[in-house]
Order: sequence, then structure tokens, then C-alpha cells
Amino acid sequence: MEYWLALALGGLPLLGYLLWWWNELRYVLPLKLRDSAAAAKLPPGHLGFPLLGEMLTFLWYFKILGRPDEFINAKRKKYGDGVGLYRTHLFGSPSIIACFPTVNRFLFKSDDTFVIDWPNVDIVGSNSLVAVNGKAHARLRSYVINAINRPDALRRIAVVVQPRMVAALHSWSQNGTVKAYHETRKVTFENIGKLFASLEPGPLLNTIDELFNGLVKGLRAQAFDFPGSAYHRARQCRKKLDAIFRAELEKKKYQIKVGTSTSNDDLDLMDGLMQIEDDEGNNLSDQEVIDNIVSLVVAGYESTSLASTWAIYYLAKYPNVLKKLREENMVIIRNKKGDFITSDDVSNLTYTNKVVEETIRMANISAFNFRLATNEVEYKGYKIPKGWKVIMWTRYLHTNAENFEDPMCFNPDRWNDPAKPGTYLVFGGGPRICAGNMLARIQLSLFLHHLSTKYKWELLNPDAAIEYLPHPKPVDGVEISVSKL
Ligand code: HEM
Repeated sequence: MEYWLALALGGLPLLGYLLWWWNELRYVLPLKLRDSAAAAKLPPGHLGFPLLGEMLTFLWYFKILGRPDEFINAKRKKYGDGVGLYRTHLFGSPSIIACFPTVNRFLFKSDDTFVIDWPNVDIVGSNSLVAVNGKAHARLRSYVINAINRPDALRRIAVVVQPRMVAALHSWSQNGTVKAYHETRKVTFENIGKLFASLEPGPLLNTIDELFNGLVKGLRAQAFDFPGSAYHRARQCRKKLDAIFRAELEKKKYQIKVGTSTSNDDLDLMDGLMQIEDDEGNNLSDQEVIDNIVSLVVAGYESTSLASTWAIYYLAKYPNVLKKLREENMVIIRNKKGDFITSDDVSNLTYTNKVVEETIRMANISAFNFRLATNEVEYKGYKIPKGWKVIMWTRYLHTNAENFEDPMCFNPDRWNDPAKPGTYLVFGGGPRICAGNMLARIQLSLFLHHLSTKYKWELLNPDAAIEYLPHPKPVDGVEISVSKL
């Protein structure tokens, strides 16, 4: 008995101590032994327990305390600021966190060394823009940007998305009470269906929506391919989506062949991707078209829905902002004959555009961006080891009072002046900056135009807690009462 007690008192703390240093011994010690004392040092930090690393601490701040930024503040307090780099072990890999503007800009720009590395690339599509690197990325990117992010594409998109927005808002006011997150997802997906493949609301679009929900759940899941696993289900969904989009693609090819294809004004994203040629006159392959449709839905669906949801939330909390927004938008409808505005009108809505930036800054939809270091890199006396993950912690840039005065206050007027360099990376940066950033912005501006000029609304749970994973949103899904003005 005494033996067991002695073992428990002495052995367990020892075991705990060993486990706590396990990852440091495994990943950090070999680098220290390899390099001379004069070499660049690893950023400060601690890699934590085997496999788990610092995941429990991360979840503690993000899920239990609901104060995500304290995760970084605790590191700054413990290890000092340095250049805003910390070592850790998160999401299954030894990693370097970057949380200051200058180093984040450096990382985003160095896309040849810090590459995208999706865990389940077969699900997102290995030919898709979000998955490829280097030359293949530059080639695909010009196709996609032309199809969704250039002024002429935005002009067409503005015409297509407004009828569904107007109809959705009308139905919200008829219901009286809605969950904004649920409803913005519906209208966003209807617009995606129309914009991407000319699909109208109905059973096929509902099926596609369900398939995307299954697919997204498997994107970062462990790649265990057995019935019941998230990864397995995501693979099944992906196969079915491929079949649906391939059929749509064949339909379009047939229409081109027999000369019954749609006019240039009615082109959807699939048409655009099928027809665009590179400098050498080459088209995308069928699989490239499909992979990019799938990945663009993944990139644009949740992000656009969340941006609209947060706009509804903040405008309800800041009536003075809503008042100014409404005044600006009322002026524009007085001069309009029909219901809809154009993308040129949106460019002139200066206050509305500030509301859009402020909403996206505070929403922090994409809190981190992941990369893989393909080489060892030295940055201002610190080394980022080859093979480690790099986590650009952009959320912290946007919520840090050193970058934005009174950062938790929703204040569109802060955009009277541009943000300090490198502090506003909501859409990422460098050669991989969000390919749909203007599309996201214009959709939000158009939505705000129709919402603010015709409706009033109140939050039913103004003190609802915020959940931060997988993306920030109020836990009640922003339940509101809505009525016509
Ligand atoms: C408010 C809404 C949005 C936010 C906050 C957002 C945020 C981001 C961020 C942070 C990145 C960079 C990721 C990285 O560097 O790892 C990104 C990339 C991307 N986004 Fe968005 N996004 C939004 C809407 C959209 C929309 C509507 C689309 C298109 C339908 C889109 C398509 C893409 C694509 C294709 C990329 C990859 C670009 C590349 O690798 O070259 N995004 N987005």
C-alpha cells in the first residue's frame, strides 16, 4: 500500500511533467542540438502535451471562457512581444503563430515558401484555386478573378442577386420573427445557385445544399474513411456533387453545340469558367471547372451568410449607425424608378461601404489562415522550421487596441482614414488575397441597402453569448423581430 502511495505521489507528477515537455523534447530539442548557439532561435512558446499540444488551452479560451483574444494576450504576457511569433502545437502539428501586422504581411507575401496545405484536398478539389500553389495557382486565379471579382462581373452579379434579397426580406417581415443566420444562409445559397449554375430554388438546389453541408464537415476532419465518419460522408457528398455539376456542364456543352446557349448577359459562373481562355488560348478542363465551382461555394457560402448576419446584429445594437446608413440609402432610392440599384450606385454609397468594412472587421469570419513552411526561414532573428505549420492569427490584428482604437466598438467612421499598414487582413493578403472580396463586399452593400430602406428590426436576445468556433456568431443565430418601415 505504501509502495503504491509513494508511486502515485512521486510517479504521477513525474509522468505529468514528462508529458508536458514531450513535444518540446520531440520537436524543439533536435533543432537546438543541430544549430549553433549563434543561429536564429525558435520563437518563444511551448508545444505542450503529445498529440494534443496546446489544444486544451486553445479550447479553454475559445469555447469555455469565450475570450479568444486572451489566448494570444496570455502568450504576450508570459513570453514577451518579440516580433509577434510564438511556437505552439495546435490542430495536430508543431506550429508557429503570427499575431503582429508586419510579420503577417511578410508571411502572406512569401507564398512560394509558405504554401497552402489542405488536410483533405480530395474533398475541396485538388484542381481548385484554394488548393493549388505556384504557377498553377497564378493561372487559375486569373480565370476566377475575371469571372467573379472584376467590375463587369460585379455589374452583372448586382442585377442577379437583388431579386432574391428583396423576396427574402419580404418573407421575413411576413413571418415577423426569424433567425437571421438561418435566413441569410438560405438567401445566400439561392443566390449562389443562380450565380454559379443558373439553378432556381427547388429540390435540386436543396439537395446540393445538403451535400455541401456534409462536405464542409469533412474538410478538416481526420481522414478515416469508414461508414459513419465525417470524412467518409464528405467524400460521398463530394462524389454526388461532382455528378450533379458534371451533368450541368454536359447540358451547357450540348446547348453550345446546338446553338441554344444563353446570351452573354445571362452567363453564370460555370459558363464563365468554361469559356475563359488564358494567354495561350487554353480553356480549363471539365474537372477544373467542377473543382472550382465546389471550392468557390465552400469559400463564399458561410462567409457571406455570416457577414450579413453580423451586419443585422451590429446595426440593431448601434441605432445611430443604422440611422446614418438609412439616410444615405434613402437618398439613392428617391432618385430610382425601380427597386434595384447598380454596382455603380454602390460605389457612391460611401457610408454604407464603411459599414461593410466595419462589419467584416468585427465579424472575424476567417480568424486564422494556415500555411506549411516548405523551407526553414529566418525572420528578424527567429526561425520558422521547415515542415511546421504557420498560423496567421489575423483575428488578433482586428481586435487589438494597438491597431484599432476601442476595437470592440462598432464604429464605421473609423474608416474615414485607412487602417494602419498590415492591421486589416480580413481577406488575407499577398497573392492569395480572397478572390471573392469584391463580390462579398457588393453583396453585403446591396443587402444593407434593401434592409435599411424598407425594414426595422430588433434583437430578441441582445445579450446572447457569442460562440467562436468554427466561426464567430451569437449562439441564438441572431433571432430578430422584423417589420416593414
Ligand atoms: C466576408 C466574406 C469573406 C471573407 C471574410 C473571406 C475571407 C478570405 C480569406 C481570409 C482568404 C485567404 C485565405 C488564406 O490566405 O489562406 C480567402 C480566400 C479566398 N476566398 Fe474569400 N472570403 C469571403 C468571401 C468570399 C466569397 C464570396 C468568395 C467567392 C465566392 C470567396 C472566394 C475565395 C477564394 C477562391 C479564396 C482563395 C484565393 C486564393 O487562394 O487565391 N471568398 N477568403
